[in-house]
Amino acid sequence: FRLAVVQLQVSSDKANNLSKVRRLVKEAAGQGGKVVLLPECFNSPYGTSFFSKYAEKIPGETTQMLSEVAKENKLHLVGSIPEEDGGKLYNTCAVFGPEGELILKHRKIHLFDIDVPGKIRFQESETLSPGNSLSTFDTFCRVGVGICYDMRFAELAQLYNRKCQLLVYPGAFNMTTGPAHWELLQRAALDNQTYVATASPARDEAASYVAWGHSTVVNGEVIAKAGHEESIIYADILQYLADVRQQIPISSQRRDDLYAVTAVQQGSG
Ligand SMILES: O=C(O)CCC(=O)C(=O)O
Repeated sequence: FRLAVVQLQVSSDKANNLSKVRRLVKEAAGQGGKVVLLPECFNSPYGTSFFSKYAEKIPGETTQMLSEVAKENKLHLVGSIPEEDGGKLYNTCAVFGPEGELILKHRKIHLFDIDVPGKIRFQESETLSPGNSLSTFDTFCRVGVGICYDMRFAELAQLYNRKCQLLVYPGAFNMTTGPAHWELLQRAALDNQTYVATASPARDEAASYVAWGHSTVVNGEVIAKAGHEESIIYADILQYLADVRQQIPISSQRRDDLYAVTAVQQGSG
């Protein structure tokens, strides 16, 4: 099946963000996209000062639009928004199916709290609460869902890998950690013999948080990669994994007697 990744130029104008999503998802569907990935916080500028203003209930305005667009174009649609629920805010990735149905919500498990002196300090936990479950869904293959910083936690990818062929991470790395780690972390999934797709917002040099861009799809090799401007990239998800997993059978060669990565709770999916 064809995966499309929309690297949206996100602005502070929510209505404009949503109407662009409608247009670009339609374009992706016209190119054969069956699963379409949108960036992290695609309806809002990325930053702790914006989350409460742009946050919505699910269902709400943005997810209603996602549901309609998934149904109109008969595809799976994945992307994160700031969510408000019970007085708390979450960074939540909603997944809609081709009938417009909400398949799952993944709330970012690992909040992005870092402090690199002189470069970047960011504390998502000042405003957001973390999710507490792992999330997978079934389409043409089984898909594991994480959001941005979740990608740094290899244990999550390893757990997903046992049952998934594709991992998706809406993300927004920055001008410090983007060049250092964005592609490397995705390619590290080579260890897991899994496709990995990331969707970033396009770069906006005037934004308070400047996204790195470079949405990417890898299967160990980079098979599709955007620049930093608004664009859609496509990747055909093929038989490759079954072949590689048979040729280099690391999943059956693990030394379970020596080490283990275990989920404490399975969560959804
Ligand atoms: O891990 C990083 O370097 C960036 C993470 C990030 O931007 C996020 O989690 O939103």
